[in-house]
Amino acid sequence: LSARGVAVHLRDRDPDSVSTAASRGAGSAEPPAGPVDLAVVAVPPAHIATTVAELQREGAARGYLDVGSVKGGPRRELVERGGDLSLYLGTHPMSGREKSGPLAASADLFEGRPWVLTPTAQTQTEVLNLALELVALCQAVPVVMDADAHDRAVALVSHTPQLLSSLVAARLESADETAVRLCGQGIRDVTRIAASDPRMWLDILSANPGPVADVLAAVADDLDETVRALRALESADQHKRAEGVEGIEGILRRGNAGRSRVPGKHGQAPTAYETVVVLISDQPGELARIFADAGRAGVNIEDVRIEHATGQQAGHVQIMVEPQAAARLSEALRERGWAIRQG
Ligand SMILES: NC(=O)c1ccc[n+]([C@@H]2O[C@H](COP(=O)([O-])OP(=O)(O)OC[C@H]3O[C@@H](n4cnc5c(N)ncnc54)[C@H](O)[C@@H]3O)[C@@H](O)[C@H]2O)c1
Ligand SMILES: O=C(O)C(=O)C[C@]1(C(=O)O)C=C[C@@H](O)C=C1
Repeated sequence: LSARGVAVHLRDRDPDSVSTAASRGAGSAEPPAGPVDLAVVAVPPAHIATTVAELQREGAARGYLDVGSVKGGPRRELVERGGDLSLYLGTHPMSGREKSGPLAASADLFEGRPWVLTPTAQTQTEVLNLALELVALCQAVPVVMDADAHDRAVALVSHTPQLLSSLVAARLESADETAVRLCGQGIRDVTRIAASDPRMWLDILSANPGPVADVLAAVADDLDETVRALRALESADQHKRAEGVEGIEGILRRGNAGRSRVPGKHGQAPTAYETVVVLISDQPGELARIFADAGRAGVNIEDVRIEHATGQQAGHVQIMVEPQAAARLSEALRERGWAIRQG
């Protein structure tokens, strides 16, 4: 917002967070001279209602919104606390990081991502319009939803995945080092969000326990079936083994079908990009050189991943591009001395 010319005033119960955010250019650590247009509340879900109610009592803004990961509970709590629902809008940007705090913040976090808005019949149009302006300034995509429907949806697409990532990572806690050192990209992909702050997630899950338990119970049924199918694969009985194959194949195919529904960049249907893999050494400026060389070849990079080789000062950069650009990119990079690996 600051980069787009909006006057932003920062406030937090932790003064260090305010000064760090201010020093990174997020806004001013000074309080505003009078009421602001919009108060954006970004505190843990358990503190949303009290914070909004307190700001409303101060008359701090013309409109109030929060960005919490759960929407139903905080709104009900705000009603209990006598908050003014006409000036409040519950929202949730569907983008985040596994790291918290101002040092982990990035200005382009919300670009192209869904940003849920949960207006009610009471919400003033002016407040909704202020929120839509905020979403547009962050280049996110507004999605209007009912608060409880939102909570059921995020139980499926965000909260249960967080728990499953933690559960997979938890198996490594006391695993033998000989196993852990074999970790490849698969487990890195599955466990990235297991590095999230447990306090924040405890707060989120405490505010949405029922819907998450419902999804997790369905996953537990699938897990039971998968274990049964794997045991059947161990059987000497041919008929049982065939049942096991069917069970495992079923779950893998259902996984393919589900994964194919995950929207791609900017919320479109997933695009099948082709991957060009380039070997890089762990030296400053290597990535910038690859990007510059791709730019010179007139190739638009759609997505990038870096796979670090365990224990080596090298890694593979996976550059995802439109299929028709892959051969051109490989050739151009090879000409400029890069080692291209099989994708
Ligand atoms: N991190 C994500 O991926 C993500 C994504 C979307 C939404 N959210 C939601 O955004 C909100 C903030 O999460 P975050 O990741 O920015 O966490 P964060 O820890 O980086 O920031 C939370 C801030 O709230 C402050 N705070 C806590 N209690 C307070 C209180 N009572 N009054 C004033 N300030 C208080 C803390 O000092 C901290 O600076 C949460 O509701 C979370 O559910 C997080
Ligand atoms: O990608 C991450 O690291 C996130 O934390 C993102 C994520 C998500 O599940 O997509 C997590 C919680 C937030 O409420 C919104 C976004």
